[in-house]
This record gives sequence, C-alpha cells and structure tokens, in this order.
Amino acid sequence: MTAFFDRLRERIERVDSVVSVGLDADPDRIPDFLADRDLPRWAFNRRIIDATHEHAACYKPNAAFYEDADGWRALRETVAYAHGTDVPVLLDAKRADIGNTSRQYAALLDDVDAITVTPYMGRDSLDPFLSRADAGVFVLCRPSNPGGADLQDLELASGEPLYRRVAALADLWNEHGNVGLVVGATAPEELETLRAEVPDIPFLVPGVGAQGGDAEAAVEYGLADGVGLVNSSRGIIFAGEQRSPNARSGAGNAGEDAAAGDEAAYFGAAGEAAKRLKKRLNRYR
Ligand SMILES: O=C(O)c1cc(=O)[nH]c(=O)n1[C@@H]1O[C@H](COP(=O)(O)O)[C@@H](O)[C@H]1O
Repeated sequence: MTAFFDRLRERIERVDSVVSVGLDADPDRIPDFLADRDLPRWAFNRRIIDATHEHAACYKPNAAFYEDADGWRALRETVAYAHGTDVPVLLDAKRADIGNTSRQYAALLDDVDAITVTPYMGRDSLDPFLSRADAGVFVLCRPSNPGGADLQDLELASGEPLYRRVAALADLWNEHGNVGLVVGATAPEELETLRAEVPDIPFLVPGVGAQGGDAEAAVEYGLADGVGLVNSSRGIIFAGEQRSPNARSGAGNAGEDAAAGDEAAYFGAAGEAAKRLKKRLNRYR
C-alpha cells in the first residue's frame, strides 16, 4: 500500500479538490425523515457520501459524534461506505496517552487511513501512531477555536510560541513522512508562520464555513507541494437545513408527502455546498 499522503495526492488530483468533508453527524440535527432508521447517523452519512464524494478529497468523521454503541456501528458502516467510493477516511479522534494506552488507540488505524492526535504527552505517546508508516498522523498544532491561543501562543523561554515548537517537534517525528499538522483557518498569520517553519508537512485546516475562517490562507499555506486538506463539516452536511427547514429534527413536521422531496432537496444542498467549497478553494490553488 502506498503511504497516506501519496494516496491523498492521487485523490486530490483525481477529483481536483482539497475539500475534507467533516462527517460530524450530530444526532440532534439528523433530519426527521431519517429518525426511524436503524442507525440514523449511518443513514445520514450514506446520503451525504452519495451527494458529496465526487468533490471530496477525504472524509473526516469526528469520533465525538459516534462514541456510543450505535455510534460505533454507524461509524463502521460509514467508513466502509466511504472506502467503497474510493475516498480516504481521516478519523478525527484527537488521541494519545501513555504507551500501552496509545497502542490501543492506534488500533483505530486498522480501519481508517489517518487520525488526529494531540502532542501534549510527547513523543512516546505518539509512537504507536507514528510507526504506522502507511497511515497519516495529524498532530494538533494551532486549534481554530477562540481559546486556541490560550496555550499555543504562550511564549517559551526561547521566545518562540508553543505552536511553533509543536511544529518543529512534529518535523522531527516525521521519520516515515506520514505526519501532518492541524492548523485552524481562523489563525491565518499562524498558518503563514507555520508553512515557513515546516515547508514539507501537509496541513489539515479546519475552521472554514461555520467558524468563518480564512479560505484563501487555508489553501495558500495549508498545502505542501499541492497536498493538504481544508475541512468543512456543518457548512456542508447541514446545508440542507436552509433548503428544507422542516426536515430538521424538532423543527416541525413536513408530513409524509413532503418527505421524499425534502430528502432530495436536503442532500442536494450538501452536494452543492461541497462543490461550491471545492471551487472556492481551487481559486487559490
Ligand atoms: O482536529 C480538527 O479537525 C479540528 C481542530 C481544530 O482546531 N478545530 C476544529 O474545528 N477541528 C474539527 O473540525 C471540525 C470543524 O467543524 P465545522 O466548524 O462544523 O466545519 C470539527 O470536527 C472540529 O472538531
């Protein structure tokens, strides 16, 4: 098997897209017309994948939305289906722990192509992931949330901010060429700084769409030799809520006759949102 970033490059070139579609299947936002399915999150994701795969460089399910018995089943089905459409899957799990625990976490990579990890327990906590040379390991570096600066902007004694040290360490840890960094689109200056710091490491850039991040900076600095990912989750998968507002759980009952039309409109909107983001990002590639 080729290494993750080679596979990702192939996928990016094939669909001419760096869009990561975030499968954050919030149970409270699954449309009413799927509520009686055996696994509503899986029913939802299957339709999202059908609607978006031709624009997707990867799918990024966030594990937080699946960490219950039905959720794990829904995730397993989702991953297999995504692979059936030839799209790599990056599990946003943000794991890492002491060695024997991390070895268990790293088993998540048996089913997916890449994973997100946190760097704060240091090199040995990441070794079980890093040693999977075929898998992508995305190290959280400069988060997109408002508190992302609380720790990451702290200045070390050397004067450099912590996020730059994380990037430098990730570069050292990149012995198999399988390391990426997670850097938020809401931090365009940090994106620029980090691209200069680690020119060869691809970034996963979340925070465009619902979080209002900078799409141009995400592309300009996120890609290393053309490879990298810009993620949108809610902005794509729940785009249908604008189109068919009655479909949303708890927002009203559209009635059975409207359900089929609602479904087509709902997922059509997700496909269009993915395509729109692809085109917007491609302007800067
Ligand atoms: O690791 C991530 O993917 C991540 C890091 C980060 O700094 N900010 C961030 O938003 N994410 C994830 O990216 C996704 C963003 O979702 P939307 O804001 O709905 O596009 C969520 O799954 C977040 O957990």
